[in-house]
Amino acid sequence: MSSQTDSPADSSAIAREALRISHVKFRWDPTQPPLVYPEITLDAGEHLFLRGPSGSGKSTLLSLLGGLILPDTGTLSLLGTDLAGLTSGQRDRFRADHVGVIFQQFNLVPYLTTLDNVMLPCRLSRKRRRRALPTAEQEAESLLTALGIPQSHWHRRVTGLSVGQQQRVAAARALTGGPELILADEPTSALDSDNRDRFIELLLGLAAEKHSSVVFVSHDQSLAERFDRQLALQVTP
Ligand SMILES: Nc1ncnc2c1ncn2[C@@H]1O[C@H](COP(=O)(O)OP(=O)(O)OP(=O)(O)O)[C@@H](O)[C@H]1O
Repeated sequence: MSSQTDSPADSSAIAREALRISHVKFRWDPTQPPLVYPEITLDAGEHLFLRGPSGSGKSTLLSLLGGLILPDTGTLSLLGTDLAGLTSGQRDRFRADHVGVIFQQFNLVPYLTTLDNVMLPCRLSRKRRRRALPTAEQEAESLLTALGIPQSHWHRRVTGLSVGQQQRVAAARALTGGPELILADEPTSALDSDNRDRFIELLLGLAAEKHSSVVFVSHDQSLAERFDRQLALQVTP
């Protein structure tokens, strides 16, 4: 992360459209056919369930939406900002300011405490720090409480937590500072059905409180009805 200057989307803080994808194609390997994506739009605060067979490009789409990679053709805008128009440093800043991520492996920082992991986005982004209420630390504590992480774990290294607890810490980290968009890639794959249902309910409830849009990738079709919309990707022939 480079500087603490505000990202180019500041003027669109009241953007009603969370994301728009149009004619996007992306190729990891020039000898293979490209992944071809349908037109996708998501309104601010909408929750989208994304499914599709293995290899249909779901994780790649989340990398595109996070600005980690750029489309070969087509346009992809978040909060009204075309990511291809930003430098790589600006894209990093944009992601830190506006996007929360929950991955299958959680990507928590192993040598930090639970609380420090949750506060990390607010340390990296002034914008998210400002939106964390009343303070970054107090918001992190309320999120951990809401997600059922016992206070006795807050000041211990996050690696001492169970898999289900680490997953909820990753969700708290994604939600802190109210990012406009939350990207979740198969975050429930390690959970039994009771914990999975509880986790989804908490995640979507807290995202709704913060008016965050959600793109949630899962193979588990039974979860789809909890979302405003669902979209199935196809494997490119
Ligand atoms: N980092 C990468 N380098 C090269 N090819 C990749 C990379 N990531 C994905 N691919 C290829 O892109 C295609 C789409 O992969 P992707 O992981 O996006 O699909 P997916 O729908 O998320 O699959 P799954 O459900 O199995 O996780 C696959 O053919 C995959 O091999």
